[in-house]
Order: sequence, then structure tokens, then C-alpha cells
Amino acid sequence: MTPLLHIDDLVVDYASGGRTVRALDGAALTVQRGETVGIVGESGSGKSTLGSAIGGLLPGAASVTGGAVRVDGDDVNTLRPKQLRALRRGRLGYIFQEPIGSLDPTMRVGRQVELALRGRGTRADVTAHLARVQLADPDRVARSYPHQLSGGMAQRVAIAMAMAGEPEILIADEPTAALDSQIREEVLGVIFSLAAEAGTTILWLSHDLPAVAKRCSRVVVMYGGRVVESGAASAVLDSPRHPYTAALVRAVPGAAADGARLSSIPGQPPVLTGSAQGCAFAPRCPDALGPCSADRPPLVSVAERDVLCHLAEATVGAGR
Ligand SMILES: Nc1ncnc2c1ncn2[C@@H]1O[C@H](COP(=O)(O)OP(=O)(O)OP(=O)(O)O)[C@@H](O)[C@H]1O
Repeated sequence: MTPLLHIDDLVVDYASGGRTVRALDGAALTVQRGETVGIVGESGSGKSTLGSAIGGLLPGAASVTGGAVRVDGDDVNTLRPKQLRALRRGRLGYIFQEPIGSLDPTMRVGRQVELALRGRGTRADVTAHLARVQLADPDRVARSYPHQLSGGMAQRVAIAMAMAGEPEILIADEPTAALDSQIREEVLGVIFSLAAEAGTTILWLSHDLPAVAKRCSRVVVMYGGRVVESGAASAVLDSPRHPYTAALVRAVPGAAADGARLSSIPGQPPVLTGSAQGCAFAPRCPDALGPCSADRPPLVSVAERDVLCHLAEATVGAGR
């Protein structure tokens, strides 16, 4: 069966101040319908670039220099502008960190939701969509302009608009990073329950490993523009096989509750200017051996997940 999303060896470069930054360096990911996927990794690992590439939403400074993104078999990079618009409108929904960016400041909220319903919505439909994201007094919210809403309310409106299009894939790029912790939980609850109701596949780009472990069926770990580990969230986070995943898990503050020492990951993530010669994590990896810096690691399927690591099958990798 054709997967809903298939990203194959994707390479994306940004032209930046006279040099090239390679944001994706052969990223690969396959997602089936109905999955809830958390994509995690430090800043700069390529999460947002991957999310934008799915909808052909990369900024002008970016170019896709290799690989492919297929949504239900359609190669996004070869679609004509009209087809791309249809893909975004009909099959994809996006939620970003700053909801205000998704809303038109000059238009009342109700009218914006009506447009997201592609003009087919009655006033009652607009109110119903605002009520579904648990906005109190949805009629009043519908009459408001975006600047009259709090951050949490604006994000709920953005969710209502994204879900109004009945997307097959909802791409949520750190949707709660700008919210305080209690509202964050409520907003995540709204996103995940609406998506579950509608059978929408979720790709959630996040820095929050414990929250991903709680809500996602699968976790995808990115480093240096590649997917370095991917599998069932419980398996990957309970017994990581990639040294980078293991370091991320150790760096989570909550680990201290289990008696583990708090740690941060020593060293800096790479800023690539071209294809990494070996494993991009090798300079920071406590287990690195000779081939790690010299050769690009193979994809290994082991212990119910896929790992991009020379050491994935070695006993040194087990039980990190
Ligand atoms: N518009 C841009 N121009 C130049 N370089 C960019 C641009 N956007 C991203 N990059 C670079 O591409 C790489 C990947 O960035 P990206 O934003 O995709 O990572 P990320 O994992 O989403 O980070 P964060 O968690 O901070 O959002 C980084 O080195 C980043 O500096």
C-alpha cells in the first residue's frame, strides 16, 4: 500500500550570507495513515525544514538539491503551483509556534474560520468549529480580531482553522512553545483529541521528549539533517539505540526523578555546509570508533526500530 508520506533521501540547502547551509542531508521517513509521530532533536537538526518541505513551503533561500517528498504517492517537488495549493488546502494542515502568524490581523476570526471551511460554512458551523477547540464563548471569539485574543486562544483558533480543512496530515511545528505550561497541556489535548476523532495523521515537531512519549505512537529523532532513530515511542525512549537519542533522553530534566544525574549533551550540533562525510554525531559521540567519522552510517533495523549508526548492532550500543 502506498504510504501516506514517504520522504526519501531528502537534501535541502539554504543560501545564507554567501555560503550554503545544508539543513537536510539525506533525511528519510515513511509515515502510515493514522500514526501520531513526534519528531525530536536539538535546534538546527532540521525539523522545521522537513515539516515545511512536506507542503512545498520552504522559503526562497532554500533549495531541494536531492531526494523526494511524496504525499500519497504524489511527488511534492514536481507539482504545479495549482496542484501544490490543492495539496495544502485539501490534504495538509499546519500549526506553527506563533499562531498570530497564521491569522490575518485585519479580519475577524469568524470570517477566517469561514474561509478555512472553504466558504461552505454557515455561522453555526463557524461557532461549532471554535467550540470544538474548547474556546469559551465562541460567538464572541468569532466577532474578535486576532489581536484581541490571548496566545492560547489564538492557537486554538489556528488549530480550528487547520482542522476545518479536514487534513490527512497535521504538521504541528512546536505549537505550544510560546505558551505557558498549563495552557500547553490543554492545547496539546485539543490537537490530539481532534486528530484522533478525525483519523488525522499527526507529525509533531517538538523539543519535549516526555510529552512526545506520552502522546505519540512513534518517535523520530533527527540530528544533522538526518533521521537517526525511528520506532515505537516506548521502545526508542526506554532503550535508545542511537548514542544521540541516548544523550537526549539523559538530558531530559525529568530523568532526575528516577535518580539519574542531570546532564546536557557536550559539544555543539553541527552546521553543515555540504554532505557530512561520516556520522554527523561522531565528534560528540562517547562511543565513536574510526569508521564513524569516515563513513556515512548504514540504516540498520534492530530491536523494533531503524537506526542510522555504525554501532547499532554492537553490544556496546545495547542498554545505553
Ligand atoms: N531561512 C534560513 N536561512 C538560512 N539557514 C536556515 C534557514 N532556516 C533554517 N536554516 C538552517 O538550517 C538548519 C536546520 O534548521 P531548522 O530550522 O530546520 O532546524 P530545527 O530542528 O527546526 O530547529 P528549531 O528546533 O530551532 O526550530 C540550521 O542550521 C538552520 O540554521
